[in-house]
Amino acid sequence: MADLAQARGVPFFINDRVDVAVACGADGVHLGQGDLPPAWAHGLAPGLLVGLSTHAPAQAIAALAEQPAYIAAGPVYATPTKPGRAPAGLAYIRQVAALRPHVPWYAIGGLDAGNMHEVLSAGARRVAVVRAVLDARDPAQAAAELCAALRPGVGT
Ligand SMILES: Cc1ncc(COP(=O)(O)OP(=O)(O)O)c(N)n1
Ligand SMILES: Cc1ncsc1CCOP(=O)(O)O
Repeated sequence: MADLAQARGVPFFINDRVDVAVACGADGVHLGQGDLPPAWAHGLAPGLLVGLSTHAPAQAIAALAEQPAYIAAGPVYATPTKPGRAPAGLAYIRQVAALRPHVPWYAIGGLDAGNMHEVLSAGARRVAVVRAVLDARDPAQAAAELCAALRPGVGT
């Protein structure tokens, strides 16, 4: 996977595991609130990029102080991909947008081409999805539709 991503110029992140990220030559590691503290990841693997999950404004502010490559904000909507995790809602997306993060940030959770306009209106310019692509009958088509729905916000 790391080789495939590198050949296409796509940053490759491993979820949760700094050791696996280093071992496979990934560009970065994605850490949640209950994972290794980001400062430890920076200490253990200098140069490894770190992405951080956030679910509330205080977490976003703390994450942005940790030299992240990006932060993720969500879940915007309740999603079976994260059973039991309360949705943070569009209000949280507005709050993160108001912070004017100095790094890229992604809205995540329950997003698809059909609700993209809501999340863009709330201030997001990037999204991360699981089901909208993986559960689609035609994943390539679903990805294309997502890109088309995002395009009004791309580059702003
Ligand atoms: C952008 C992005 N967000 C979240 C994840 C994975 O998150 P997960 O480990 O399932 O949950 P958290 O512990 O981070 O809340 C990811 N890989 N990328
Ligand atoms: C990792 C993660 N964190 C919040 S939601 C989510 C998964 C994405 O959800 P969906 O499958 O609804 O796109």
